[in-house]
Amino acid sequence: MSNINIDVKELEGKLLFAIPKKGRLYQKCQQLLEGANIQYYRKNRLDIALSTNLPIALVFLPAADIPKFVADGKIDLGITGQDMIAESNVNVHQLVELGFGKCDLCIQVPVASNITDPKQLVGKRIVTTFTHLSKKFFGKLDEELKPEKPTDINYISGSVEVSCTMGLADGIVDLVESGETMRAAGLTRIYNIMSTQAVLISNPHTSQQEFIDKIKGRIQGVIAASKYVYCSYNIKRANLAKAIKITPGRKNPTVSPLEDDEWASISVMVEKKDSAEVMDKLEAIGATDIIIFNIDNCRT
Ligand SMILES: Nc1ncnc2c1ncn2[C@@H]1O[C@H](COP(=O)(O)OP(=O)(O)OP(=O)(O)O)[C@@H](O)[C@H]1O
Ligand SMILES: O=P(O)(O)OC[C@H]1O[C@H](OP(=O)(O)OP(=O)(O)O)[C@H](O)[C@@H]1O
Ligand SMILES: [Mg+2]
Repeated sequence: MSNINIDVKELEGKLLFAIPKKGRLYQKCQQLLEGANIQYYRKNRLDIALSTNLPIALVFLPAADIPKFVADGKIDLGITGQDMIAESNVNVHQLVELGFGKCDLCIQVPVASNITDPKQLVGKRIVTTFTHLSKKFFGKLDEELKPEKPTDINYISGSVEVSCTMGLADGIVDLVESGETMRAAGLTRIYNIMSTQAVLISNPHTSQQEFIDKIKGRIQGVIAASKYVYCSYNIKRANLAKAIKITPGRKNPTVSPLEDDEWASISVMVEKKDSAEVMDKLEAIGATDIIIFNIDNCRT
């Protein structure tokens, strides 16, 4: 039988990097690793994979467990949600906001309940996966309002939205993105405890800081490349100030001379979401040869 385990010796000196093993962060993380050229081979069912081109071992873990592993120093670097970090109540460095896994941790109640304020839930039953954050939130309200018995916070690991219909809860604390799950369960949100997105995190006392900075730089490059496009156009020097106002760039635009002294060529990064509007505005001030390029990768 072939040995599918990775020997602990193979991990010595390697940067241990935790990635969510499933769920909605998983696929985005795969794209990020690919963009950062962190190649690896993962054996079927094995939750540790050695990188084939860098001294990195990827460890596939539930997103909820990643903050603790990173804070303990068992793992140097990780990707998880800010909600998971807050819920774990541990000390990690948040290095880069990754722009995906965006949602809100909300208090939700049945639409038919007529509850509109979290204070109306004090002393009642809450079901959630986020027991630490819920206890923190309702603990403060309990202190203020001193109910007969404290607000009852109960844990379930998923499908939290069914709890009210099942008669297990008067309200829930769970994530809302589109609101589809919430509405389907006949719930409405009455309070946003926190907004969250996926982040790159590291152990504050890691011995691999230099290598972490390198990976951080690569990941920032991938994110910037997905957020920005490269714009190039020609403009009369008389309109240069107006043009720079429209396309100030991340730092400064590059202005190059053209054969015709009256004209200049500008190259600049523009946010992808603004690119059509920017092109309209440039055209309106007489810019010509406006070209937008996608960026494969970049460092700024
Ligand atoms: N609907 C959502 N939209 C955006 N981000 C989300 C959503 N649900 C969860 N997340 C983010 O992803 C993180 C992991 O949640 P996810 O549901 O993907 O994992 P999981 O609960 O472990 O997996 P699964 O739900 O498949 O069992 C959350 O902590 C949160 O930061
Ligand atoms: O507002 P929406 O776009 O509907 O997304 C919110 C839902 O997404 C997550 O559930 P997930 O699909 O991860 O299932 P789970 O509850 O079993 O974790 C979260 O727990 C909410 O239920
Ligand atoms: Mg989930």
